[in-house]
Amino acid sequence: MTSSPDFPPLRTERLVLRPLRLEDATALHRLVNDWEVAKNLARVRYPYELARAEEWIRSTWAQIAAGEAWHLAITGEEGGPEGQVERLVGCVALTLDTDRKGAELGYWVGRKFWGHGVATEAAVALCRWALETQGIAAIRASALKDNVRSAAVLQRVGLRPAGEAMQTFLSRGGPMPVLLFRAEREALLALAATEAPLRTEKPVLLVAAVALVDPDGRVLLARRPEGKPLAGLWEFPGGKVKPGESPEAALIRELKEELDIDVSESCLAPFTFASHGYDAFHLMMPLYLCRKWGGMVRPVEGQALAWVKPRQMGGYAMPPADKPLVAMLQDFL
Ligand SMILES: Nc1nc2c([nH]c(=O)n2[C@@H]2O[C@H](COP(=O)(O)OP(=O)(O)OP(=O)(O)O)[C@@H](O)[C@H]2O)c(=O)[nH]1
Repeated sequence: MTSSPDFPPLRTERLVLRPLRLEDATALHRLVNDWEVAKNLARVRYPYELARAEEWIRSTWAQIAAGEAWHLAITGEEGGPEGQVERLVGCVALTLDTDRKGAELGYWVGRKFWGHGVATEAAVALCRWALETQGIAAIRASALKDNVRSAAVLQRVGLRPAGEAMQTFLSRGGPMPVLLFRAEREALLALAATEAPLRTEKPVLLVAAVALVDPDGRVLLARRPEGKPLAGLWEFPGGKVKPGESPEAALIRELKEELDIDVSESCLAPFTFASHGYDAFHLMMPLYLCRKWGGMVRPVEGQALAWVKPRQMGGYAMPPADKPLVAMLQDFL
C-alpha cells in the first residue's frame, strides 16, 4: 500500500485515534527511541532507527486493509502560536489471532505524556470499537512483570490477571517474565454498559427535604399537587436549593412557603440522602430530621397532608428516589 488506509478516526474525550501517516515517522521515532519507552515493548528494537519507522508505518496500513490488526496513532491537540496543532502522543494496537476469535492489545505512550491516563483512554476506545465491529470473543495483553504502570492500565481497561509467562523482548534481546491479562467479550461489554450512564451529562439537581416528626413519632408527607411532575405522589416537604443557597436555608424557606412553619437551622438534623437518576436529571436530596418548629402546619398551597407512622408509609405512593429513605426511617424511628 502506498497511502494511509481509509479508517474513520476514533474520537475520545481528549484524543483522536487514526491510522499512522508517513509524516508521523519523525515524531514516532523520537518518542519510541527512548529506552524508558522501548524497554517495555516486546516488538521494538533498541536503538530504533528512523528508517524502521517508515517501513513499519507502511506495514500497519496493509494490516488495517486486511482487517488483521489495527495499529493506530494516538494523537492529541496542543495549543501553539499558530492555533491548535495535532501531536503524536503514542500508539495503540489490537492484533487479531489467526482464528479471528481473540485479539491482543498493545500500546505505548511517549514519556512526556505519561501520567495523564492517555493509554487507558486510547485502549478503552479501541477495544470498544473492536468489540462492536469485529465480533471478537476475548481480548488479552501482557505487561513486563515490573511494569506496574501498564498492569494498572490493563486493569482499568477491564482486563484481569491471567497468569504469568516468558516472552521474547526484542528491545531486551531475550525472554523476559510477563504478567498476562485477559477478559471475555461479555465482561468488557458489561463494563462499558455500566460506565456509559456515569458519563452522561445529566444535571445534578440539589433538593433539600425533611422528615418532620411529631411527638407520636409520625412523619409528615405532602402530596404533590396536580400540574407538577410526579403529581399525586406523596413526598417529604422541601424543594430545590437555589443557586447560592445552603440546603438548610432552602428548607427553612420552603417550609415557610409550603407549610407556614418556622424552623431554625439548629433543629435540622442531617439524617440521610437520596441519590437517584431520573430521566432528565440526577436527584441529590439530603433528608433532615426535625422534631421542633414554630407555628401550626397548614397546607398553604392546597396540598393534601398526612401524618404517617413510618411502618405505614408503604401504603403511600412515593417517588422512586424516596424508597430507600422510607426504609431507613422505619429502622430509625
Ligand atoms: N420535596 C421533595 N422532592 C422530591 C422528593 N422525592 C423526589 O424524587 N423529589 C423530587 O425532587 C424535585 C423537587 O422539586 P420540586 O418541584 O418539589 O421543587 P420546588 O418546590 O422548588 O418546585 P418548583 O420548581 O415548582 O418551585 C422533584 O423533581 C421531585 O420529584 C421528596 O421526597 N421531596
